[in-house]
Amino acid sequence: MPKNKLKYSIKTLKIGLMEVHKLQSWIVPITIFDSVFKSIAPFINIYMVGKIIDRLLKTKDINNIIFLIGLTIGLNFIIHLISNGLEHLHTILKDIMIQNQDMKINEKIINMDYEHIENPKTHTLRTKISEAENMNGGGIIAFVRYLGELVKGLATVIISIIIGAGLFKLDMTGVGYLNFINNRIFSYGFLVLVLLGTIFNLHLKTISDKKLFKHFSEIMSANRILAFYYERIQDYNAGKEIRLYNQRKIFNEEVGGFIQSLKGLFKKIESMNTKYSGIDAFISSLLGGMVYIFVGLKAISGSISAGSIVQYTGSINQFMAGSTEILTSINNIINNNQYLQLYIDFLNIEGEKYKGTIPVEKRDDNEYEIEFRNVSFKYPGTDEYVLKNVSVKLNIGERLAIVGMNGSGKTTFIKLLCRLYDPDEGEILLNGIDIKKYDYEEYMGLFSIVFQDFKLFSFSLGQNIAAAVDYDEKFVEKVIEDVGFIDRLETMPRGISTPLYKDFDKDGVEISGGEAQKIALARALYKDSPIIILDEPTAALDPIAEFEIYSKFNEIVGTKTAFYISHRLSSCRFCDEIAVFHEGSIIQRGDHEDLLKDEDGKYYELWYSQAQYYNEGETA
Ligand SMILES: Nc1ncnc2c1ncn2[C@@H]1O[C@H](COP(=O)(O)OP(=O)(O)OP(=O)(O)O)[C@@H](O)[C@H]1O
Repeated sequence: MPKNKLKYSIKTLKIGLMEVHKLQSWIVPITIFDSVFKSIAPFINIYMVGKIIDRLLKTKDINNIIFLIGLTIGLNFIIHLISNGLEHLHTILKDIMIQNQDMKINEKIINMDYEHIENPKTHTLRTKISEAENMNGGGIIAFVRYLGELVKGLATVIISIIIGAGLFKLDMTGVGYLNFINNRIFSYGFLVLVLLGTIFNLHLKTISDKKLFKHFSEIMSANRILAFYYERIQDYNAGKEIRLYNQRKIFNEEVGGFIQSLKGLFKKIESMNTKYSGIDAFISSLLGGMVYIFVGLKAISGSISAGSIVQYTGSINQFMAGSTEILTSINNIINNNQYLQLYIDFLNIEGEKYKGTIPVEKRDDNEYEIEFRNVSFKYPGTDEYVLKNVSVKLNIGERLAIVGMNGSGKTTFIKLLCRLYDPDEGEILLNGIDIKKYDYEEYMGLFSIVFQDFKLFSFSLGQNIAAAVDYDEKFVEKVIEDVGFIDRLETMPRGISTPLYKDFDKDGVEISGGEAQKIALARALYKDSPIIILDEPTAALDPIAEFEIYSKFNEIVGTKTAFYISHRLSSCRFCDEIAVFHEGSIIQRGDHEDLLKDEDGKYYELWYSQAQYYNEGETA
């Protein structure tokens, strides 16, 4: 939090209010109405019961008394009816607001530059927003709730002052020996005492709220870690590792440790609550008692009626309750600001990527030439260059194989080519023009990519391949055939309409890793873009499936320009050129035969270290 807390709080509140208004423009006015009506309800009884008692004592006019009772019931009924209606409306608006907020967050994620998606800071921010909402009741929804409580507290205090003010009128007409009760100094002294008592209690509440908030923040951190462990334990994908590596013990110890620390925190909160609520109860009872004595003496002195005892004691009690509510809600609003800030920070994540305007030339001949010119890159928030001065040119229709050891920068090279990241130095050119200058969507449309960590979704097979709800069934079937998935398709209950996975449909099919890879490959072929990029596209395929894909590779790739990353060097032989990456640089280039001639080269080393398992060294 910045130094100037007040300025910061007011600024956050303003942004919070504007954001609430954008999400649901009616929620604030309805919250205010709802809170005001809720605060009126208790005063009807306080006021009317006093009047009924007075009437009962003064007159025997039964009709008049019945009228007052009827009026009280009627007013209660109307207020409750309006209040219930407002509350119902408020709940509906709140639900709409929650949905709108979810939509807004999802839209933000979908439109965010990819580098933010991969950035751990973005994940932490998103997780914290969810945790604030789910575990700590904080965030934008809580902001509306606290706002309502503040309005209710304010309305309660104002009404109680209006109804209770008469108690401090100096009426000297009463019994002589009790005249001191109407003495100006005594009367105002009593008022000051009540106010001081209330302020003291509020002060205590602020201290306890602050301490509570600190403990809740600690609980929240511990809960985050616990939630992570629980998620892992319940994740069936992790089940194998937990059993095979006997990780039960480490989980139990870690989880046990956190549960123990949580128990300690809950104990602290409990004893703190007991202490502060004890003091609060003592002071409140003392003040309450004094109020009853003061009001009672006023009644005995004759300066107020017996019925007014209910009116005045009730309004003073409401005044104290209202003030507490004001202070609690202000504390909550201030504490909630940090959660509100998370949401604001998330929405403020900028799309920094420059998105050009030049249209990408549509070419039937697929004549797209790609060049990396002295490109260097490091991931945001890191100091190490992952790519160093990379220069490579890929002519139209050529196939470039990219090989190299783990972590040498191969996938990063592809991410830059697809503008998931922009280079820190150098430039990438498409047909001689910096790729940043092209219209982003059009440029992305040039690529069909299968990443190593591709994802399929719980849609139908056809929708997964077409990445669309409606698709060309014939073409889907063709690409399924191309990738060798046709036999498996025939076993699927609803053909290409069969859902993948069982998340939403019991007819959904589970697929193996290799089958998933074939589907991902089919998706890239369906997109039919002029440039195809395959990052380890056959890693999960059995040798026969892999052989089938390679034997068809020329047919599949056709005239497209292709980038091909693989650790299986034998599968790179069909490429026109092979680029060997090492520690972020291209250290060798050439075709397979040329590269093998350099016996001191990395390619030679990689090739022979792999080949010996196949042919005991008789390779090439
Ligand atoms: N999002 C990221 N943030 C920070 N560093 C990253 C990120 N992604 C990759 N790296 C680092 O960049 C380096 C190159 O990674 P890259 O994925 O490009 O290697 P690779 O050659 O494709 O490896 P592999 O053969 O294992 O797939 C690695 O050291 C990796 O740890």
